[in-house]
Amino acid sequence: MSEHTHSPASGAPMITIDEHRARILGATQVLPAESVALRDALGLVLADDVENRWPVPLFDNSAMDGYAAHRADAVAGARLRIVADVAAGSPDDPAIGPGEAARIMTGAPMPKDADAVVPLEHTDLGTAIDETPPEVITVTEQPAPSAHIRRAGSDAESGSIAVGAGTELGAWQLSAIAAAGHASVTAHRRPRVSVISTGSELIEPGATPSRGQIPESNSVLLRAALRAAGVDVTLVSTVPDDNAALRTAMVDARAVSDAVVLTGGASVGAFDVVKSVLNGTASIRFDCVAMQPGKPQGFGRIDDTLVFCLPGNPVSVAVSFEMFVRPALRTMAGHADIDRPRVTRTAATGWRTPRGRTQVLPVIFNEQIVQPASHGGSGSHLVSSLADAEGLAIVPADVDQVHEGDAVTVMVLS
Ligand SMILES: Nc1nc2c(c(=O)[nH]1)N[C@H]1C(S)=C(S)[C@@H](COP(=O)(O)OP(=O)(O)OC[C@H]3O[C@@H](n4cnc5c(N)ncnc54)[C@H](O)[C@@H]3O)O[C@H]1N2
Ligand code: MOO
Repeated sequence: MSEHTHSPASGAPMITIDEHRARILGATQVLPAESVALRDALGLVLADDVENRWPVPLFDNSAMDGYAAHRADAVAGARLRIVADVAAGSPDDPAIGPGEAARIMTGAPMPKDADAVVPLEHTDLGTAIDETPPEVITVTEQPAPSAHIRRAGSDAESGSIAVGAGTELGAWQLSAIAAAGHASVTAHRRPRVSVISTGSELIEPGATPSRGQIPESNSVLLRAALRAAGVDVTLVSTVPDDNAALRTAMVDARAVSDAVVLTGGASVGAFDVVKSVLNGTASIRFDCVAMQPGKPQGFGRIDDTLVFCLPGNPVSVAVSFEMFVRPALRTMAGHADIDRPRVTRTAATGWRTPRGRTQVLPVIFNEQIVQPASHGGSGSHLVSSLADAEGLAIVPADVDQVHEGDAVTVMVLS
């Protein structure tokens, strides 16, 4: 941990990003596990191992449409009498004598008497196929031993782990679990999160602003970022700078949330309602974090609900979400890996950064180079620069100038 510095504006002591993050993660608990149907489980984290209830594949079956035969009989030029027709899903196990074969479809159970499959293509009739099987076929190419048989258990043994605890469930994992014989999983509950934007200047996006008014964009950003993080967004509201309105919004939000994310009113302004209403409530405390943007931060817990009070500036919200909110929500959801990947790139241009605060700057980058997403510097109001940003450059607090050619750490956002 670095030494504490002092906020130039307020003179209040500043805490580091790591200290604020440690305080948040220290108050964050993994949500309980529950049974969830596979169709609702995308993105959840498995709480228990899922076992294969049976071997996968379940039974020996054909990998090809063709004829199940005795390989020794099925030499090139041999004529085989077709004595049965086995479709996928058929329970039949027809007897197959010498010189005989059964027509068989892909996925159908292998008759016990047969030891190879002659694909349609390796017969005189080729792939021209009727509903009723032919009486006789002529083999044009002898199959290799056990050809085109998918053996029971060749993918996974009965009782083996299909998907392990701690795995995030994507489409591929869910399909493996279904094949393993399960309709549901035991997974950590999806966090439920509410958003409250504060500010008397805010109007609905799309409405025409009067003097002093601006479109409300923070809740738009947060709703989308929360959904992308796999959480349930339970309530989104915008309240004016009014203590009573904020108290009511908090009661409503807490009733349906594991976490509430507020924006605005976190600083030292005359109408900073979030700070004046929430500072000192339960464990909520406001700090100056040595980060630019995103200096004023409030955090605490009211009963079981985490409360994040982010500063109002739009870039501060975006950065604070990535640095503090998203890691906490991923912890709640049961992820072991809570952080975005980081890469190192070369600065294509120089830029200034505030000494004493870690700069977290929206950037564009490619395989080699990185540069600021905005031409206008690193101001926390530069909401338009977010549209181009692909990542966040993390520049240490003791640097006040990035020079062209410097190595820069980039948090990758996609
Ligand atoms: N005297 C001082 N003034 C300020 C300080 C300071 O230390 N001393 N810190 C500055 C910093 S840094 C930040 S960050 C801001 C944070 O202030 P608040 O959290 O109180 O945020 P607001 O004042 O409510 O809003 C800031 C800015 O963002 C716009 N905003 C707010 N909410 C939204 C929204 N939902 N959608 C779009 N834009 C929003 C708001 O209109 C303001 O322009 O304080 C500095 N001041
Ligand atoms: O800390 Mo504020 O978030 O720089 O603009």
